[in-house]
Amino acid sequence: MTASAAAVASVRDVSKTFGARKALNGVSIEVAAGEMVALIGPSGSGKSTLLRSITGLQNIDSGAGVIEVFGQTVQKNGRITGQVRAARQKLGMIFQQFNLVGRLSLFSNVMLGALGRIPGWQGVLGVWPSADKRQAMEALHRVGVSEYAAQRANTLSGGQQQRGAIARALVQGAQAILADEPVASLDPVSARKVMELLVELNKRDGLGVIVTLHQVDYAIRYCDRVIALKAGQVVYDGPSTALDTKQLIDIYGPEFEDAFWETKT
Ligand SMILES: Nc1ncnc2c1ncn2[C@@H]1O[C@H](COP(=O)(O)OP(=O)(O)OP(=O)(O)O)[C@@H](O)[C@H]1O
Repeated sequence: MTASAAAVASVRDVSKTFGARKALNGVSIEVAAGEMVALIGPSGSGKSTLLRSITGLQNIDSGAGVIEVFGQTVQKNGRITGQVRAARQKLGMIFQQFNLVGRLSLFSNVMLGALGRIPGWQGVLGVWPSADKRQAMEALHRVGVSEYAAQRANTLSGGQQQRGAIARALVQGAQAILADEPVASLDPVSARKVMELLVELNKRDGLGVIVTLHQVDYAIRYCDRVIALKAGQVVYDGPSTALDTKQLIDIYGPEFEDAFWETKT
């Protein structure tokens, strides 16, 4: 599977205001197909708001701001467009809390990724085409949790659930993964496995990845490019290798310095 050549996301001059607070303030970023980008920044800096705006889950302020996903305009002048559905189909969303249906098996959860392309009644009745079932098992195998296919999602570990969520994105046919703090609820070993899986999907399958992370060392270790937000503005956009202590202090403030470098290997 090779992702399309159009940019995963093109965000131009985007602002988002909640009451008196500007969560995003004139943000412009472009993420090319096949890139793996970490989105970092202090709590409340606008990372989730930016991801939610890209997926059209939330409208941006009216004005000049435009968001395109794989060449389709998702938002313009504060309005979510009719192209959002098609654009969203190409994006696999991964969340901190996994977002699986707890009472359904892992397999059924992964099959939900196919819902967008099969007739509604088949999905409702759980009558899945055999090609989709095969694809779901392949995806579960690919992310390393096929042996848990029949198990209820809410009985699985966080790491297993998160890998299941990634398998669901693969079945959906996503060309890029937008992951909002995907490892924040995981132990370090599971977190590393999920990050390594995202890297593998990026490098081997050419999937674009935009991932918000609290751990700067993960951003540096796993992502080639880092975009940092602070108070709704882009304050760094460049190679992760060029991020130095001074820039991290600029982004997070001096009190964070030790914690961020403590775990770096
Ligand atoms: N629905 C909302 N209503 C009001 N304010 C909001 C809403 N969503 C976000 N905000 C505010 O916008 C700002 C940016 O929030 P956002 O969740 O995007 O930050 P973040 O960088 O993802 O933070 P964290 O790392 O803590 O998840 C914050 O000040 C937040 O309180």
